[in-house]
Parts: sequence; C-alpha cells; structure tokens
Amino acid sequence: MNKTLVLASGFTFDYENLLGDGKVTTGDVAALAGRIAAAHRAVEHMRATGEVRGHLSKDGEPEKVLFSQLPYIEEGHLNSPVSIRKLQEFGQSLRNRVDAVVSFGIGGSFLGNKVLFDVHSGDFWNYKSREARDGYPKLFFSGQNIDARRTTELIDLLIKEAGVKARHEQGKPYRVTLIVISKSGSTLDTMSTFMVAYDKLKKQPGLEVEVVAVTDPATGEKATLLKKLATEQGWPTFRVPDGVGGRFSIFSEVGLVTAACIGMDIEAFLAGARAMDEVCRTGDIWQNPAMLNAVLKYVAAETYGRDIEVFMPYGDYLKSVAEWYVQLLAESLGKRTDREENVVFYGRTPIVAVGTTDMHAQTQQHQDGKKDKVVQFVKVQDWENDPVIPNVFPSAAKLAEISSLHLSQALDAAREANAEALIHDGRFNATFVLPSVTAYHLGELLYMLALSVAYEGELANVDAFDQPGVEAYKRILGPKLKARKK
Ligand SMILES: O=P(O)(O)OC[C@H]1O[C@](O)(CO)[C@@H](O)[C@@H]1O
Repeated sequence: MNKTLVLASGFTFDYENLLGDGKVTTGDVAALAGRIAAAHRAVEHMRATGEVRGHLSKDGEPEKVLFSQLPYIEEGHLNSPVSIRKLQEFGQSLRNRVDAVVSFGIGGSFLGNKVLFDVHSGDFWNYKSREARDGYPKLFFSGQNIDARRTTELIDLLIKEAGVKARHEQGKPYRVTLIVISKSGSTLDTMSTFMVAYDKLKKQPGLEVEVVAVTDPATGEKATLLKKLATEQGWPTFRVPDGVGGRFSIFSEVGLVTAACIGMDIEAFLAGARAMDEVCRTGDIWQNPAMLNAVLKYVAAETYGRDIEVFMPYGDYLKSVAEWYVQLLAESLGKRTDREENVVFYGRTPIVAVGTTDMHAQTQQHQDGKKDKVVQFVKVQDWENDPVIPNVFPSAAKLAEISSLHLSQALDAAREANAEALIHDGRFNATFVLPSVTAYHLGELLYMLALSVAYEGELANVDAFDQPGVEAYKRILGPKLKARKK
C-alpha cells in the first residue's frame, strides 16, 4: 500500500511512519468505518447547513459553524466579490501613503495574521525600503500580550521614525494605521495595548493616526464595545463574521485584512483553501487528507497513547503555522465533556517545534522520552532562493563534504534523518509536503488542518467549535482587575 496521498496541486500527506505494523494499523481504521462515515456525513451537513450537533455559542444560543463557506467567494457569502474588493481597496489605500500599520489582536485575532505576514513578508520586511515593499507599509503586531516593555518600545520606535521622516521629508507627517481586531470587541490584551498606543501616538506632533476596527458586525443592543466605538469615532470597519470562531478566522476578513496590508494574493490563498475543500468532499478516507489526518491522529491518541502532537515545520517562516495550529487544536479538541455531557477530558496537546532549530533542543526528548507523541513534519519541496554551500575551506574535510549541496537539501536530509530515527524506535510521525511556499499552498495546508479538527471533533464526539474552558479564568480575572485599581 502506497502511504502517500498526493493531490493534483502536488500537496502531499506522507503517512508512511504513521500507518502499518507497529503503528496505527489498517485494521484500526477499518474498525472505525461506521464512525468515520458518520463523521463525514456530519461534516457534509455542516457544509450544507452550518449546523453542528450540540454546538452552542458562549451565550448558550444555537450557533452556526460557517468556516467551510469562507473559501468560496460568492455573492451572498461571507467572502463575496464586494467584500474582497473592499479589502483590496483598503490595501491599495495604504500604499505609498501610510508608513506603518500596527495590528492589535490576540488568539485567533492574531495568530493567523502572523502566519500570513511571516509567509509573505518574512523577518526583514520592516527593514526594507518602501520600494522593496512595493509601496506597502511596515507592519507590526501588538496586543498578543500585555507586555509593558514591548508596548512602550514599539510606541517609541514609531515616534522616532516620525522624527526621522520629518527631518528628511520637509516636515511630512508619519502616518500610522492602527488595526484593532477583536471578535468580542473587549479583550483585555488587545484593548489595553491599543489604548496605550492610541493615546500616546495621537498626542504626538508629526504623527497622523487612523484606526480601523475588525469586530462582530452586530449593531444595536448586540453591538460589541469596539463596534460602538467605531461608530462613535467614525472608524472604518471590517467584519468577524457570525459563525466563524477566532481560530478559523484566518480565511475571513480578520486574516485577509493583514494580507491586504502587505499585498499578499488573497484570491490565491482562498483558492488553495477551496481546492482543499473540494478534495475533502469525498467519503473515501484514502483520498481525503483532512479525514485521514483526523482518523490516524485520533487512533494514535486513543489506542496507542500518542496524545501529544509536535507540529514541526522545517523552515523559519513556517514556525507561526505551528503557533496557529496550537490554538486550533487546543481550543477545538481540548474538552472536558462530550456532547452528552459525559466527562471525557479529551484532547491532544500541541507543541510548537521548528526544524532544524529544535533538533538541537527538543529532539532528544522526542527520540528518547515517553512514547506519547506524533511528530508532524512540514516539508517545503522547492525553495525560491536556495543557495549552494560553497567549498570555501577545502582543507576542512567535514566542511568540504557538505559543499555543493543546496541549503534546502541539507535541511531536508536533516528532516528525513529525524523521521527515520523516530520510526526505527516505533515513534510515530508524518509529513505534509508543500510544493512551494505560496499563498495557494498555504491556503491548502491551513484549511486541511481546520477541516481535520472538525472531523476529529465528530470522532471524539466533542464540540470542536466552542471554548468554554477559557471563560473559567475570565470570570476570575474581572474582579482581580477591579481590585487592583487604585
Ligand atoms: O477576537 P477576540 O474576541 O478578542 O478573542 C481573541 C481570542 O480569545 C479567545 O476567545 C480565547 O480567550 C479565542 O478563542 C479568541 O481567538
């Protein structure tokens, strides 16, 4: 049996080291056939109607689950031709006009945005000239923590940059757009850092501040605090659509607003997600990567105790994909009760790792520690820039040996060696292969992972779309904040 699923796009799920003797067996999968078919029917029903059995909003109201509609840009959909045009026009309006954007948000209102930024822009975007950025602004993130030092330093940096611009460009103002992203509209981390920055920057001569709010679009009684503020202050808004939880919102205006700010191809990203959605319409587990991934990981956890998933892309700019996946897996599947209210304490614990970096840190534990993990690698097939290692020190035999290899070859050899060593000791692992790092293939990967948690929620019989656990600490936090007020 060939244990790779290769899609027409080249996207590949290699599960050789996850299925077979001494791993999850085909017998394990066959034994689940009835439940897999039921899970597929449930996911198809979700697609068609938005209904997921037992799912309630945090206010205990029935709530639709609509993320699977997002890849389809259609009239009347959450992403429509008009809404996509609005985003693109917003991006264009920043070009050669706005100097810097600061995106405030946390959780699903940050992690997906960071993925899009990292993959499109890389580490050095803000050091590049405006021309090299094709006229798009610098972009910073804030609000992903309540960190006094970083918040202050970011504000200081923007003020300093405004001074430099004024000196070099005859007193021209430095323009900053603050994008505040919060579905609930009142998240402490996001709003506290936004208020500190807004207040300081607004008062700064030579600096012009614009604000854009991204929040639940409800008006009247149900309007979020951020929506009310936006209406009062006349700030432009984008929507966090009803029925799309934070961890799925990368495919909505939440993520796409960041894509627009940096000139990333929104349509290609959604086209990748759409292609993956279409592939995953089949009930044949061996042809449906989201279903296959969910089933193999579910069995690995439930039958073989492998309930930690180390998500380990090989490549720096994909590290944030692992960070995004942490929220997706943890909030979706880490559940105290099943849908019949039985206590089940379900969940697989996600861990972020990056190759090769963490081969010199975590790998010792992956290779020799408890056999409680699946290591999920992500490999990039073709790299846009891929230097050859030169033979600069021929007298050093060890260095001469690696010369003439491309860096990507060294990277992939390291991943392969890691995977082989793991499986020789019965340690489960698998690899997703992206043909290249493009908006399209990124859309495929992220959407497959999102759909996979929907399948796993069905298999485990838990609501993959709520997050009641986070309310527990939020209830305690409110009074604590009040008590600290002088
Ligand atoms: O977009 P908001 O409402 O600010 O929430 C941010 C994040 O906080 C959470 O509610 C968890 O606390 C996530 O589910 C969400 O993505």
